[in-house]
Amino acid sequence: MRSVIVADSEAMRPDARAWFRGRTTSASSLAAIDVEALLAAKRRSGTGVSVVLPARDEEETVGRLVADIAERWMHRDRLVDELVVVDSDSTDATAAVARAAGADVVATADVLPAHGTRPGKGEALWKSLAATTGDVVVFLDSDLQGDVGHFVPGLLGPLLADPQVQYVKGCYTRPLEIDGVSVPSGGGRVTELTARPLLNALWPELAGFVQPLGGEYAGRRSALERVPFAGAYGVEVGLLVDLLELVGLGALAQVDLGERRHTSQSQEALGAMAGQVVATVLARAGSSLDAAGLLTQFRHDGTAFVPRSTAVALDERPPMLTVPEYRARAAGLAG
Ligand SMILES: O=c1ccn([C@@H]2O[C@H](COP(=O)(O)OP(=O)(O)O)[C@@H](O)[C@H]2O)c(=O)[nH]1
Ligand SMILES: O=C(O)[C@@H](COP(=O)(O)O)O[C@H]1O[C@H](CO)[C@@H](O)[C@H](O)[C@H]1O
Repeated sequence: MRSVIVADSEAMRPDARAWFRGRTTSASSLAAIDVEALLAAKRRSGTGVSVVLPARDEEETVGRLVADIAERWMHRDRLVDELVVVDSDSTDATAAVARAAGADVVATADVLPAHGTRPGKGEALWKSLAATTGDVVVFLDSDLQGDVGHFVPGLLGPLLADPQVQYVKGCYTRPLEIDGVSVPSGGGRVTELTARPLLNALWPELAGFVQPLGGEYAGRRSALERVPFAGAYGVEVGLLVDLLELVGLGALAQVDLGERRHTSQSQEALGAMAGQVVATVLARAGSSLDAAGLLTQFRHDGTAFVPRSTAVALDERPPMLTVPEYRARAAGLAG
């Protein structure tokens, strides 16, 4: 079927178009950010800010990110109160590198040990709520490359400026580097080939999100603790759909952070990621399909195709506020 390009004036449903125009701001460099105003808003509101980096085998990149955030936003300007790297079953020196660079480091398995531990990014992010105290939590991937010093203030801007805003996603252009060759676009493969078509079909009010799967976002703890966290790579799409339902489109926002480069995975790995995104979406769309299954992919060994299956079962954690140890800790912190 030939695709028909719809003129900009008619693009998106009216609610998505209004949201895109009203809730998209820009912070594509430090020069575009009024840091003093952010610091004043933080002081005025008494907002505590935690930054969380989920990290699995990121020893090459996590140290620079942590050192930059610590120096700029904890020591020079006190925009961040807490910087935590969640070591997600790393097999390299991620934890040591992050600690030496100035982060508090917790192992996923050591947080809420009575609830066990599961593999995946979603688990690391869910447990980060029990390992941090900020009123606002900022999430950044640990494999970011290039100058991302403006990401933290950029994500905080909408939250510190408007109490109605509950959750902010970064958006950016996404160059893609494969085997050392970088092209200016093409990143966000699961977003473009899986998440965006599904979200547009099932939740068209979310069509204005440029990077629905992006790994850089910030939210108020009071919202984040009330939604489940899908396991593994379903976490971003699950949070977006669940927060839409909890707080409504008007409480969501996005900020243009310019360009985002990161360590890219193989197509096969992203196929498994897409399987986890699909399983999460189907579950939230109320599908009775058996989405909780296996994804079988194929390699060719020179003679024949060899099947290889990975679990894409929907494995999620409940809203953190339902966890007794978390509530007791929050009560203790509230004094
Ligand atoms: O089991 C996992 C898988 C990933 N990650 C982290 O989640 C972020 C995004 O993961 P990845 O880079 O693998 O995804 P991509 O950005 O390639 O889509 C990175 O900081 C990873 O270290 C994690 O903490 N636990
Ligand atoms: O946006 C995407 O399509 C994927 C893959 O990006 P690339 O094709 O490797 O640039 O990356 C994101 O998706 C993951 C699942 O939601 C997130 O966990 C990652 O942080 C994010 O980079």
